[in-house]
Amino acid sequence: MADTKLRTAILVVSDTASQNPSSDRVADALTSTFTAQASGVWESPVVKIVPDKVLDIQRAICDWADGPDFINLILTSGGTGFAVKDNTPEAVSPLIHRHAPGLIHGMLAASLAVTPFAVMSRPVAGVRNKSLILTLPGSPKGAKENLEALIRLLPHACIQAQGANSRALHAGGMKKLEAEAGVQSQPMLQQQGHHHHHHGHSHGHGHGHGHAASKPHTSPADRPQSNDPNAGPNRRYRSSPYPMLSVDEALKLISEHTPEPTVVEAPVDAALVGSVVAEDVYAKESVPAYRASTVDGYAVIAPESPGAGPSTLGVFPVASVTHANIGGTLKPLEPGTIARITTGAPLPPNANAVAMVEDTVLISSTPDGKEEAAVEILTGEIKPGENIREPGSDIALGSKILQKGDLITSVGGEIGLLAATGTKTVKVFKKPCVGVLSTGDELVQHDDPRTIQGGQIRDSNRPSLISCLAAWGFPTVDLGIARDTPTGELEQILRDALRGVRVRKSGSGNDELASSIDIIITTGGVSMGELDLLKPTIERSLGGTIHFGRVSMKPGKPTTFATIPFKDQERGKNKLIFALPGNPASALVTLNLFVLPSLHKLVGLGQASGTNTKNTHICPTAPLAPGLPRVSVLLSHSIPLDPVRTEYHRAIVTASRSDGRLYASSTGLGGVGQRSSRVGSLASANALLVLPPGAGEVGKGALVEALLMGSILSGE
Ligand SMILES: Nc1nc2c(c(=O)[nH]1)N[C@H]1C(S)=C(S)[C@@H](COP(=O)(O)OP(=O)(O)OC[C@H]3O[C@@H](n4cnc5c(N)ncnc54)[C@H](O)[C@@H]3O)O[C@H]1N2
Ligand code: MOO
Ligand SMILES: [Mg+2]
Repeated sequence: MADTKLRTAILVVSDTASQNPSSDRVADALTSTFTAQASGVWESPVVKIVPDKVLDIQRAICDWADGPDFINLILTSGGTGFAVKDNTPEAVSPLIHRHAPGLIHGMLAASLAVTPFAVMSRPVAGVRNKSLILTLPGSPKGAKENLEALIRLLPHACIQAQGANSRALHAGGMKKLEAEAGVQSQPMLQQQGHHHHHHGHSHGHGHGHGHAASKPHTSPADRPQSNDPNAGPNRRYRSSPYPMLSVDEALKLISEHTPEPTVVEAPVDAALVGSVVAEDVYAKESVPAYRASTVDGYAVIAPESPGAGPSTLGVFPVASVTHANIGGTLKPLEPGTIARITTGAPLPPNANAVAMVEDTVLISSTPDGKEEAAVEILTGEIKPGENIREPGSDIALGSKILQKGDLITSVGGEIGLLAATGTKTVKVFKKPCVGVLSTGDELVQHDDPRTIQGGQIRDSNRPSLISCLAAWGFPTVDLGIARDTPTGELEQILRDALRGVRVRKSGSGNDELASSIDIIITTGGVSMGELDLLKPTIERSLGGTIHFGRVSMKPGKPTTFATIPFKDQERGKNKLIFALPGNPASALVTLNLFVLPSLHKLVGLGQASGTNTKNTHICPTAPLAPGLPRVSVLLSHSIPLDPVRTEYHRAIVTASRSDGRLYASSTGLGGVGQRSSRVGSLASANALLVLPPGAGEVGKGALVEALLMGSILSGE
């Protein structure tokens, strides 16, 4: 170890100091305690100030304990009392992998010697990964006293916690460090009855490493032992080690880790719907390609201005007939004659306008009675250009018909433009291919003819998710059901899917080629049960990185997002795994909320240049935003709020025919209506109402934000 100094960080938790950093005095008080120690032991502390907010506290600690800038000792100050806003222990406790009650005892004993009010402090102490974390009181005096009570032991504790380098430290700097800190160097691992041989990381040790970590910035080798279903109860999580993120934080991470889209050349057909155009497209042909009539009637030669030539009023011989599909060359129209013409047909040379058949009367027919010989035109007002479309007036040759970032919709306009101009192929962003896997021993193929028994459940997630993805226009691969017996089946299926080998679908007996899966969606197995294998499999077996494992939302709390460093031969891109909760409503809600924005980014939505130049009638447009569209809706009735999590309440939004406004009604209230197991809460739903946490309810008539999942129909 080149540098034997221990790295420290101070997290000041205070609403006041976060607004006015100069008001903080704790950082200086604690820093002076470190500098008063023997030189060479501690690096000068890094200081950060955050408000009394759980997520802010957790984020700062995870950055230090999990990040590349590893910190040996993390001290927090403040938020450990009984006041409502004191929630530092609640923020820190779930992050601790190994608790250290002895340190708490030491701090409290020292404080109690000074003031009986020390019993009102709720400190937390322990190790996350290799960092030691202590929560100190908020007062500079109290914080300093607590730190001083432990400081002589802390180098020793930090070195033990760091584990990885303890042998190097023993050989080199540790004795010096400990001597300087006033601690007798002890072979501490033996002393505690642990292995003396201490590995570079905590893999493979069964001693109290009961917690896995969300380790956004560390390599798999650094990761501590995860939840291990094969091990006994003391190796299972009792509190989730994954920090609870807000939905916005989760979406930001998804966006950051979703690769940029790739470009492919695709034929112009129905499969193009849902693709985003990757380059500006120019018309190779003009529409119409000739001067065409827009009505059924008679091609005429109209005077440039009244009196500048013979009027169109009067009786004219009918020289010829032109139909829309005429081939060959047309005979020029002789002055003083007219030609019968149908809508869309080319005008004969010389003709410059068309008289509508309604403005004419038949005067005479040919002797055989089959054709018109003479027709009287009843209007003299026909002007040149009337009832005709000039060549290229719909689509000019060489004009821009679509531009990079345009979505090819099911409305048909974009496909229409491409088809009309004879465009055979178009460059679009490749649609990501999505593999969908259900997990769970209890699951039975949905159409299995046998009667279900015991704890069996029909797999509804795979059919519902695959249908939803298909309706969005994304190709899917059915990955079947992975049993969650810890035999490696889940790992094998995921590996095969990532590698692109043939995938066995359990239940159906069919094999399917998963050659190009970009995203894997799994459902189930992400919460706290001992058979919830997704997170440990992703982290330990597949070497993936879990970017988040819990989100403060209802339903969908255990939603997990990870990347796997599998290099696609062609593209060298990471694969994404969305491990969604097993509850059927949770799975569909999180598919809409988290997977869709990622698919949208992969398919190129949001790539627009910003100005729509292809059509002069259209104003500048903003790039299309990924994810569900947001609108404001009025509640048709009150809805109770969740006190803690933002609820994504399933609702039916209709457009009122009487006032034109959007109204929302719940798909189910009461204890059961929105339960995450109740997939029926999504039946007929076209929106998710975003209801922030709060006390009581949001009342009838309130305006709330809605995320639209389906189209809006008219109501009363
Ligand atoms: N101690 C705790 N328990 C639970 C917590 C928690 O925080 N602490 N979170 C709860 C929440 S919230 C959810 S959501 C669920 C998530 O569960 P998992 O993702 O682990 O899913 P499973 O345990 O495998 O299954 C849950 C439930 O869903 C049914 N399921 C699973 N897959 C399907 C499918 N393909 N089709 C139909 N139904 C399915 C499964 O049978 C279970 O009933 O965890 C809570 N627990
Ligand atoms: O978050 Mo879970 O999805 O409530 O049931
Ligand atoms: Mg579970």
